[in-house]
Amino acid sequence: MAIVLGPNQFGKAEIRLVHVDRTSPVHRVTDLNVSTALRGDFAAAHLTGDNSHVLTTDAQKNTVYAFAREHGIGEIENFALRLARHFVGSFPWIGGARVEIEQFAWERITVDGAPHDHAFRRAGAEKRTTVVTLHGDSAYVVSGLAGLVVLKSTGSEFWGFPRDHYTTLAETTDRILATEVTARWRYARADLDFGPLFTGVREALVSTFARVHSLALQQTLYRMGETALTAYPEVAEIRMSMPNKHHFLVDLTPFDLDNPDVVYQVPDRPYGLIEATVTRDDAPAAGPSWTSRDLD
Ligand SMILES: O=c1[nH]c(=O)c2[nH]c(=O)[nH]c2[nH]1
Repeated sequence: MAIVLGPNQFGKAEIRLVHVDRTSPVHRVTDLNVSTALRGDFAAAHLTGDNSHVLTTDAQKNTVYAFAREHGIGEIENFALRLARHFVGSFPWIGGARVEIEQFAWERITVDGAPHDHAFRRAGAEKRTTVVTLHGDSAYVVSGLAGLVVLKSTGSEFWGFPRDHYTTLAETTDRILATEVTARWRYARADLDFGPLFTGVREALVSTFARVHSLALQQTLYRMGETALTAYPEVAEIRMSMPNKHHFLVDLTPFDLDNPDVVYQVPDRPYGLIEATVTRDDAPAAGPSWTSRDLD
């Protein structure tokens, strides 16, 4: 029996970075959370404490800030690709890098009907995300969004499910459908125009949620993914996680009031959790695209 070192990586997690573009009096704010991780030959550090291959997590953090100053940010996918390529090019024993970025949206405050030059408000809880994985010369880009909360006040049914001993749920032909979308989509290539693609995929997801008359959240999820893949051949695969944010009618009969689908209670837990991957059958191989921060 021997004990051996398994897959490993190390980096700086959650580097918070705000970049202000002051090249015009109309400032632009970019607000990021960046996590880096390096892969390669780091056995000695783990096995004997020999740090001669360790590009410190402190240096990785410094690189992120310095690159933001030297080259600006641009689209988060391109910023992540620049960083990953730098790390992999810096020492021969660094064979791969994973750079994950979350971007928080800020919108201009409107003053006297006009957008302000340098005053902003956070635009909700929604985040744009990317994970760039470099494996030698091969680059893999997975982009997405999280915290996109959507609701339909009608146009959703749920019936036709089997009834076992424990099934109590009533069938319904009209219910509220609400969810918080986490979507991550894998691009087929790394040399794309990522800004318009993000906007387009997001719009495909949101408009399909609105358009589809839902028979199940599962059906809505699939149709959202299918629409995005149909519209954007650059997207190879999309993975979605959508909690069913249940809305329950309140029983108002103790107060001699009816409740014709007007007043709901919204417990935040438990929630149904609907998750699926929608993919092309001819998608290029995913490689290490989905390897997480936890090395799964
Ligand atoms: O759209 C739904 N899918 C389910 O699988 C499910 N299960 C449940 O109790 N309600 C719902 N709604």
